Amino acid sequence: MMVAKDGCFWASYAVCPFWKPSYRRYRTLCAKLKILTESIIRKSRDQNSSVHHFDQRSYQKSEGMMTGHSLLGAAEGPHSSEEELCGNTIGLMLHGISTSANLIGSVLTRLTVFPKLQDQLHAEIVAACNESPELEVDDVLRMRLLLAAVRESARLLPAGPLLQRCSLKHDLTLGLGITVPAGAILVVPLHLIQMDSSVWGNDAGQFNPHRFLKKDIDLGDILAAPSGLNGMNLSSDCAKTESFLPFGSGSRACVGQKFVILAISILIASLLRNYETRCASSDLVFVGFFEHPRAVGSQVYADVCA
Ligand code: HEM
Repeated sequence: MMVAKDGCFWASYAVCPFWKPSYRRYRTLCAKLKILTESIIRKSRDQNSSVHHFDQRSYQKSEGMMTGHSLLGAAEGPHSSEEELCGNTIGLMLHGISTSANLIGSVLTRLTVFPKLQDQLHAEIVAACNESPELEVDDVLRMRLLLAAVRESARLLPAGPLLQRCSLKHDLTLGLGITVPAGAILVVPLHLIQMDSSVWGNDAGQFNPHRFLKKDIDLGDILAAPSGLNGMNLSSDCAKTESFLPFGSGSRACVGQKFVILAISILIASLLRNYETRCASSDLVFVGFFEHPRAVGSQVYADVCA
């Protein structure tokens, strides 16, 4: 089973039509991004090959670089052409940025629409941080409601509407006896599955993070979930595990899922610690950050409208 080669929708929706002037700007930016990425890959390759041969110590120092360690492996692998590496690096960046931005926007919008939840989260964050100035990963893993709110946002508004699979060589026979011929692209409509009331209940369309707290879900397990699972320990409720797919499932599931849930939770916790989100206008168009009245007794509009 492989992901269909032509199944990459990630960037395609946002591209403006070729007859619009902005298309030319898009092409110029693509070319610049490609040149930049190629130069990062080249530098990383040069650095790694010299270090590989001469200086193991400085190689260890360079391990922290985003590209260094992983590119070294990739550059020696079967798909090591510069074009291949460049495409994968750009694809990863664009995918990671656009999906994360969507999820952050979705969480912030919901917090604005549900101020009571925002208050509960603020209380949870303050309690978990225990007056320490820095937010630690362990603190965030204790914030069960926050982690649940991030997941619930991902359930209601998955970053990609569809998952796709294609069995290239063999016909596939599904449980219901349906046969999918080899080469056919099987499309999984995420939004429908994640809003299925037969699984999620009559309030499937409502934002209710508490649904993730009802069962005995070990939210802390997100960092330790075995690969191939969707990162949730919903084993007590199999139907829900199979119907929660914002990061896909199986061997091609999103490799960034644990990182991104944690990173977004840390971001939201840091923001809510000092700010609250409110509508900057009555028509729900802008979400603004306001210095937290509970923390400082004043409301100063911070100029970061989304
Ligand atoms: C909220 C943010 C994100 C969402 C919702 C998301 C969602 C997804 C989904 C739905 C897939 C397809 C999974 C499948 O077909 O079963 C995927 C694949 C992938 N994601 Fe993400 N992703 C996010 C962030 C990231 C980040 C930050 C990274 C990198 C650091 C990343 C790296 C990848 C990679 C490499 C794949 C392809 C995996 C493969 O084909 O084996 N993602 N992601």
